[in-house]
Amino acid sequence: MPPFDLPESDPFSPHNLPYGVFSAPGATDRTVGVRLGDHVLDAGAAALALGSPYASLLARPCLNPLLAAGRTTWSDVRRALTAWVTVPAHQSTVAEFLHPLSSVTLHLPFEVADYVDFYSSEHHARNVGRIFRPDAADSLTPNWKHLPIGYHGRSGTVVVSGTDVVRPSGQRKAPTDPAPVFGPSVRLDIEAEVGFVVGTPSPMGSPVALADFRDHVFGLCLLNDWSARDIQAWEYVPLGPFLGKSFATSVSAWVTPLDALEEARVAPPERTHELLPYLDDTGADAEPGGYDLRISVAVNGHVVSEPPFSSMYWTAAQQLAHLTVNGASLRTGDLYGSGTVSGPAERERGSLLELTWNGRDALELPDGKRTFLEDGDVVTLSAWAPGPDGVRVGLGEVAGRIVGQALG
Ligand SMILES: O=C(O)/C=C/C(=O)CC(=O)CC(=O)O
Ligand SMILES: [Ca+2]
Ligand SMILES: [Mg+2]
Repeated sequence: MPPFDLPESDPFSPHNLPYGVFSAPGATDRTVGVRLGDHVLDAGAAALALGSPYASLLARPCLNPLLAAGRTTWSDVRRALTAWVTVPAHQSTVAEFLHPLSSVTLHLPFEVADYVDFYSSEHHARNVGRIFRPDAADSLTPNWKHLPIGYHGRSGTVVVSGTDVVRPSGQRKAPTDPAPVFGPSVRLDIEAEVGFVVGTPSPMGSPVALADFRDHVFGLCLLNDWSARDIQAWEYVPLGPFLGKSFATSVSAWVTPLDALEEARVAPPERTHELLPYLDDTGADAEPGGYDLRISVAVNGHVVSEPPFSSMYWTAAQQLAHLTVNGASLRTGDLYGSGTVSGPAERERGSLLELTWNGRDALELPDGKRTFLEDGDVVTLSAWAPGPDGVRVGLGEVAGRIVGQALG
């Protein structure tokens, strides 16, 4: 039965309608899908059957044409989709284009252009500072409250949820080791993050103002920035993360449009430092730049942490303004990570580095103790946001299994 009579409480009700890319059972071609309950609507086929002008954006093998179409079209398409799945006259037409989620193959939903990762949780930054730089006077670097720190990542290794992650090899050297050694990482970790997906490009030389964030960013996904802490700790000085984070970054198969997250908008934490004008979001007419997203981190099915995204110090709008303030252009498909989401409480930390304090305090899981990840471990991030009238907007999940390196 097509899922048109979903209970209001379903996290994938018509209030949500996230976008992905899938192949139907037995097919190899890819096309845009929209999630409804535990079904996927072949949005392109539905558009064609209904004679919709949006077929040219939806009967496509990736989301990029829709992303490039701009904010007015994003809203128009969403309104059309809402009608297709809620108005009985349309429901009867689109019913045949619904597939059970369990029967389809989900793909990377968009072609990733550039990938940037930020560092915008004060709790995370302070924890990592204490662990990596215990002798520093302050756990935050002097710039931290003045700009959203970030680094450029590797877009070619962004993979969709469900893709296995091969344990990386590299150099490591503990402070007490006489010389570096090479081998598989022994401190393989996760970072629970939210990824923001750029739709509308911007030309070189034109910074994107805080107020224009929603004209450029289409939506968000869940993101796991896999991190080899031993490789990272040895290589990062003075230029920042490199091979310790570039081997794989996993994203959820569903991109939730910002339009589905209106009720989740919240004010960010109070600003403790005066901000330069291009980052200043404290004005009386400033829109709330935070999002109330409740993330859950599970290792082999056991929840180890529940990081609250509302605690992030820098907002996605500030990150975009900073990313472009030097005149750098945006391309459709650019992806930027929020940075690891860690809240103030111990069980709100978004990395094993913090949860185990660099391996000192093992987590007790039903299947044994865990400091860093072992081969075979499956890490799943999931999340939801408050929607209208108390309903939940599901953000899906991003999962990945660690596999050892093939011998020989
Ligand atoms: O403080 C450091 O040297 C390193 C920090 C990180 O590993 C965090 C990072 O990748 C950015 C983030 O996810 O917050
Ligand atoms: Ca990260
Ligand atoms: Mg990465």
